[in-house]
Amino acid sequence: MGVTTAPMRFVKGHGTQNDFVILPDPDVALALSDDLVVALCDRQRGLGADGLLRVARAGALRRAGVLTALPDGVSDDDWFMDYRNADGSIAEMCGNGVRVFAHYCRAAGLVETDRFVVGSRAGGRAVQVHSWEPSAAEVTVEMGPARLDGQATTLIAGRKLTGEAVDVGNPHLACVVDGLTPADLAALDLTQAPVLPAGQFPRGANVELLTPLQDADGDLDFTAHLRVFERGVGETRSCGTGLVAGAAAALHGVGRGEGTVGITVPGGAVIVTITPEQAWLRGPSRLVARGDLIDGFLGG
Ligand SMILES: N[C@@H](CCC[C@H](N)C(=O)O)C(=O)O
Repeated sequence: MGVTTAPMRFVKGHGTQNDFVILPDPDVALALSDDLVVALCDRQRGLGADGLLRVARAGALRRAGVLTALPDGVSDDDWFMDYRNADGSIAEMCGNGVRVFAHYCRAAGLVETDRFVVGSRAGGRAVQVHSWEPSAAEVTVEMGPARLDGQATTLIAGRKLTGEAVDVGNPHLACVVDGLTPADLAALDLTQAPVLPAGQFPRGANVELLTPLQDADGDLDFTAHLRVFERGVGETRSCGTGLVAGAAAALHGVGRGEGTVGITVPGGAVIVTITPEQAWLRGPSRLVARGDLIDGFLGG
């Protein structure tokens, strides 16, 4: 008699069109190889996504050796976002991913409160689920501090640009381009990977391009438009950590260490609040489908 295995369940979701395959694997039963991640994220031969979020207990990941130690602010019982880029590489943090992960935890009944901690390799991230239903949620993530690490230059979209290196748990180079209009930004060709200065980004970096800040009314201090080329993926329609890095760099550029910025990306809009100690990312999450992988998916 053949051995039967449980089907591999998945959910598909996105945060401002930065899309993810969500794999519920609470006890870490799954061997999550690079090949499996790449195949699942492939838009022709798989489900298609910018990244993959394994949903597992932090303690189970530690016992399985996926984590060598629990990151700061993470406990064994916390739900942990084991994040992979579409090329299979591991990233420390994913801001849109945390919003979608929190929405999934709430909608799947894994947590029963609207405020809880999501584990990430960059540390525990407190989330506030403002509203949710099975397909849609609004979530704020405490992203930790956005640390400015000095200036660097890149070659991107045929231009040599200088920006701020920003650490949001993962590395970024955020470039505010003088005089750039939203229409100019939309017209840039971001198909080629940016060239980064040798030695300054040993782990690589995500690169953001932004329009200069515009004054805003109401709850916002400023608005801006942003596009991003993500490490391990390519251009995506949004990047939560990149939005925080972009806001921090743009505020720094106008001599401010704090402020609230509404940022539009190709996939939607979010609100970023920066203080010297903490950054917050508020935006939507959508869960769009669930299903089972067909046995032998990888073998084909
Ligand atoms: N899309 C994410 C960032 C994902 C990780 C990034 N590509 C990296 O390698 O650092 C976000 O929403 O923050």
